[in-house]
Amino acid sequence: MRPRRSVLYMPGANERALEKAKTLPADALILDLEDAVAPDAKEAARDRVCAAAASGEYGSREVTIRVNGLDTEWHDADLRAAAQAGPAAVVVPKVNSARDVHNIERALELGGAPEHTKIWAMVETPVAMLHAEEIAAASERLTVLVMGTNDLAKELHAEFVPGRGPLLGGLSMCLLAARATGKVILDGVYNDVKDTEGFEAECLQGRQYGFDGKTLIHPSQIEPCNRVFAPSEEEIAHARKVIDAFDQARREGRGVVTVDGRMIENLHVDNAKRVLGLAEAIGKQAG
Ligand SMILES: CC(C)(COP(=O)(O)OP(=O)(O)OC[C@H]1O[C@@H](n2cnc3c(N)ncnc32)[C@H](O)[C@@H]1OP(=O)(O)O)[C@@H](O)C(=O)NCCC(=O)NCCSC(=O)C[C@H](O)C(=O)O
Ligand SMILES: [Mg+2]
Repeated sequence: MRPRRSVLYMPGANERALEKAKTLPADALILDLEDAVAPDAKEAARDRVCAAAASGEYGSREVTIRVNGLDTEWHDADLRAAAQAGPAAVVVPKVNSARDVHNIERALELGGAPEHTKIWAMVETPVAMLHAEEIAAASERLTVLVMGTNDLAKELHAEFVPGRGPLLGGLSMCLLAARATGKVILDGVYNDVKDTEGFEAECLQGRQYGFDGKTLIHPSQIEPCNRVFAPSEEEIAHARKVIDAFDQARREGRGVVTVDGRMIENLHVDNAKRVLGLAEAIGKQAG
């Protein structure tokens, strides 16, 4: 189990941000060649980002590269360069179908990408919401779905409102697809970097829905995000209690028990083990 609580985007053309990321406590980084890079800076950013991804200077942080979209003039060259750099993953925006995934997979293979370079597919259009399951299931190389909530809101003509009501249908469809196919899923970004209260509320909502983590745009968002998406001390203690109580019940020949007044069956034990597994992985990563 690999923690992916906080996944920070940074503009590929921004040397300072690429340098700063080496010290930030994000679980993963997305070195961006798409929206955060102006057209005339795309090629220089590609070289810089690929060199950074290949440098091995980011410690335990998972380093990924977001290439430009499939229908852009930069996509093919981005994928070829990323395949050679061998990041943890290539993040591909606006993936709309299983065929898109197969094309990305083929291009990575032709480009000589190492096996450890996975595909993270961004789902951020109405058609992607409707095809979420076929996208998620299209390839074993595809390991993560990433919500693109800015593009989704734009395409839906939706407004950003507290609680994200207009987006929840799409978020839920992608969550169903990710869980049905055993993939990781990351929530979209929160644009107002000064609104810490709104940001934490959205992290919590994402966690309650079942997201594994959240994509971020600013270093100040990392710490609260890591906290919200990690099991708390109380959750860890409760998980241990559930496992112990159930073990005891089994020894006594029972398949159900109560802990703090609530029914516990083996499915709750599975969940408790997942919580402890995540806590342990976070502990190991912190060193
Ligand atoms: C949002 C920003 C433009 C704000 O920039 P700025 O005002 O310069 O920030 P600060 O002055 O507060 O920065 C303080 C220091 O932190 C470094 N920094 C800032 N952001 C990052 C970052 N993302 N990664 C690493 N380091 C960062 C600054 O360099 C300062 O460092 P120092 O000088 O040493 O103190 C900016 O934060 C930004 O550009 N963020 C990322 C934007 C981005 O990547 N956008 C594209 C991805 S989001 C997206 O596309 C979503 C999706 O597709 C969708 O559809 O939803
Ligand atoms: Mg987008």
